[in-house]
Amino acid sequence: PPLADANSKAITQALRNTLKAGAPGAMTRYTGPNGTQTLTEGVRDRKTGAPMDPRARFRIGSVTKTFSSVVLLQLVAEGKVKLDAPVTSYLPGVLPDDRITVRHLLTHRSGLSDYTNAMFAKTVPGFEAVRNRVFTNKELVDRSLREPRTTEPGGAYRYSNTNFVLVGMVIEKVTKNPVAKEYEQRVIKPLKLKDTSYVHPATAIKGQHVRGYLHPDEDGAPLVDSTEQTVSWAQAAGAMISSEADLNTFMSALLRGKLLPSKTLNAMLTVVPADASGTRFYGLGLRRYDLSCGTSVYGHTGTVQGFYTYAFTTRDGKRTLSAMANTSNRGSANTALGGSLEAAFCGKQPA
Ligand SMILES: C[C@@H](NC(=O)[C@@H](C)NC(=O)CCCC[C@H](NC(=O)C[NH3+])C(=O)[O-])C(=O)O
Repeated sequence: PPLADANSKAITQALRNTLKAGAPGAMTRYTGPNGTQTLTEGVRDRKTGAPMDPRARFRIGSVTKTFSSVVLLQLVAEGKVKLDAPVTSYLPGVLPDDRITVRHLLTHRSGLSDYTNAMFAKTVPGFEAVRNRVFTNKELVDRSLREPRTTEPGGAYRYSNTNFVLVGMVIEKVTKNPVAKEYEQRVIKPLKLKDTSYVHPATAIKGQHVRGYLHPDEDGAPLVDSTEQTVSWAQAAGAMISSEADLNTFMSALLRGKLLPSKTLNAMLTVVPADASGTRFYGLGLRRYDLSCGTSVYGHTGTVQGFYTYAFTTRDGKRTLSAMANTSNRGSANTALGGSLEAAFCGKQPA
């Protein structure tokens, strides 16, 4: 393939660091002015030894949140949802607090606790307990409501899957369609994302795909093949399946203004600090990372059992990178994979 203007040596180093940190495989797809470049390391299937394949599909975890945010923001642009209306005006009775608005959900400033912290306190037992379960959205929200709030509504950013479970509920209530249909009609079909689907609660990944391997909490314990699961514990917060090519198409189209009118896109890019680093921010269902070379990239990260994902693009949508590794519960591998952003967008060689 034509050499993109990415620094392939630096990206390869980031991928090798990811394998050293315990991922069976990892890969990137970079699209820039000089074309597209894919790089792979390791295997997509530990049993067969099949190599990591840039065309293979995988679970994208919270990158789903950006798809959900785009659908909801299209409804806002169509005048069907008001960002600053109380969530309870669309979902009466679901929350005991009328102060929580739709915007608070999209910016993780609702104060609603993240039920997954308790659900996955013990990584493998927690996963095994839910991998074949089907939850209603209400069951997930009620789990959160049994825990204390993390902040007043509109307070500081506090990441919580509960917020995007509620985003899915608002979408379904307002459109009277399942979220799968809204993703299909508003994003997947228009962008021809042939590898992207929302098949909850089916557990299989159709077509050629990467197998995911979950690290247990106990050091030295064997990896758990976590490929098949309903992801019903996440739904509009994390249950989507896609490919690196589709994620690049999606993030680039979003930032090029293909999915939202510019006023709504600008609202989506209005960020608050996501941590104390001064380089990581969160808008409406979208992260912004300010890289060391002065480039800001916009996108989302994803963590679902057995799969780490990064999908980011520049403000003009002209340089885009997807990176994934088929492991999780392994922070050092996630950090190493994240090094592919500095490598691709800044040409910075990871250590
Ligand atoms: C952080 C990430 N969020 C997501 O992608 C959402 C969908 N995933 C989670 O909240 C992690 C659930 C536990 C994963 C499990 N961890 C444990 O079980 C830890 N005890 C694992 O690592 O597979 C994001 O927004 O970037």
